[in-house]
Amino acid sequence: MANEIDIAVIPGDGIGPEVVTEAVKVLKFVTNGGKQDVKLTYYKLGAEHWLETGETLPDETLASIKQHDAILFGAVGAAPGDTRIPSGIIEREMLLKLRFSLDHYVNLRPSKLYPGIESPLSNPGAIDFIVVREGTEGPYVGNGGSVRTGTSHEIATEVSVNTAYGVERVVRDAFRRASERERKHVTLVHKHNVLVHAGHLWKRTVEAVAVEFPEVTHDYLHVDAATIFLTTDPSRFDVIVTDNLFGDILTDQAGAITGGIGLAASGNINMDRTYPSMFEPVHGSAPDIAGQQKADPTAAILSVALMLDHLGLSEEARSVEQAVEKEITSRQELTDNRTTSEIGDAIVALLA
Ligand SMILES: NC(=O)c1ccc[n+]([C@@H]2O[C@H](COP(=O)([O-])OP(=O)(O)OC[C@H]3O[C@@H](n4cnc5c(N)ncnc54)[C@H](O)[C@@H]3O)[C@@H](O)[C@H]2O)c1
Ligand SMILES: CC(C)[C@H](C(=O)O)[C@@H](O)C(=O)O
Ligand SMILES: [Mg+2]
Repeated sequence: MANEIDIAVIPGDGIGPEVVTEAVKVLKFVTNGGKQDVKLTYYKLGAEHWLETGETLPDETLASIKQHDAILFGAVGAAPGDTRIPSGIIEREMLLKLRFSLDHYVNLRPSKLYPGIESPLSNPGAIDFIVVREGTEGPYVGNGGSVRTGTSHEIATEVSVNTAYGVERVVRDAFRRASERERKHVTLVHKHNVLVHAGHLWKRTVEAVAVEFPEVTHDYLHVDAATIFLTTDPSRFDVIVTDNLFGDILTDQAGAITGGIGLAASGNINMDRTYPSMFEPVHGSAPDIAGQQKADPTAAILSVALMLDHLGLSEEARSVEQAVEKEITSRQELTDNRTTSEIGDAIVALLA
């Protein structure tokens, strides 16, 4: 690793810029005075940028983003009711274009209930699992359309694409991560009782890859039952591997049971390192609280820890995690009245 880390920063829309400001504060603090210098290059992208310029993600911008070591991303997207912006244009043509073009096939979403954080569950137990969500396939690929039959009935399709190559690489990643964890257990979540084609491919792949990891146990849950157990018995989970859409839904639920979406971090990871990986909170642009300094920046700050780990700066990553853990352990209640920047400052103070 060179002495300088070169980061592309995409703050985005709504609370994105607010939480990214705090994440950058932490990133600068934890690396400053240490071995690393940090170079930050900001890219203005997202719904507001589209309204100003009509641009989603031009190819030259994508080419430029590819040159960095990693990407720190806030959130993009408009309020669901905002009619000025066609629904999905920013999500598909900007965010998913980035994830797909940079081959972010491992969407890593850790979920942990920190001491002192109140879960909405009455008996949450010890929650500490990771979701390894497939990031480049499934119903997200845009394979679909809308046509009308001769009698004018509209037909809309959204085909889920699952390649043996794509499923195998993410399943192997989940097993490798499980083999490095204490409980060494993988749960495949799918719906193979109905989605028999994709579901059986996922199930067969898990059986095949499991042979390479005899120390890792595994089981299976249909996604509907998985939502039950995430509510009634979340401590049973260690590593969940699942497809792109199920992973999206389960990780918002995972955020909610561990104290709120404002704490949930993620990494869109290209494990082959052919392109930069991207680190972002699980949450969106939260138009309902944007511009009010009400957003919790913790998810963005924990995403910095995932980024530092990916860049080989594990000591710095642990420092950020420990500071966050200390800070959130001391919270009296999650909905405290501190501003976004006060929470960022409190975490920085614990790094000092
Ligand atoms: N990765 C991304 O950029 C991303 C992710 C999810 C949604 N989106 C987009 O964001 C927009 C809004 O989506 P949504 O409302 O469905 O989901 P959202 O995650 O933005 O908000 C859901 C709820 O969680 C709250 N919330 C989110 N982040 C928070 C934080 N850090 N602190 C405190 N509360 C927080 C919001 O106030 C809201 O009540 C949409 O345009 C959507 O497409 C983008
Ligand atoms: C905005 C959307 C494309 C995105 C997803 O579905 O992956 C978001 O919900 C997320 O969880 O990062
Ligand atoms: Mg989501």
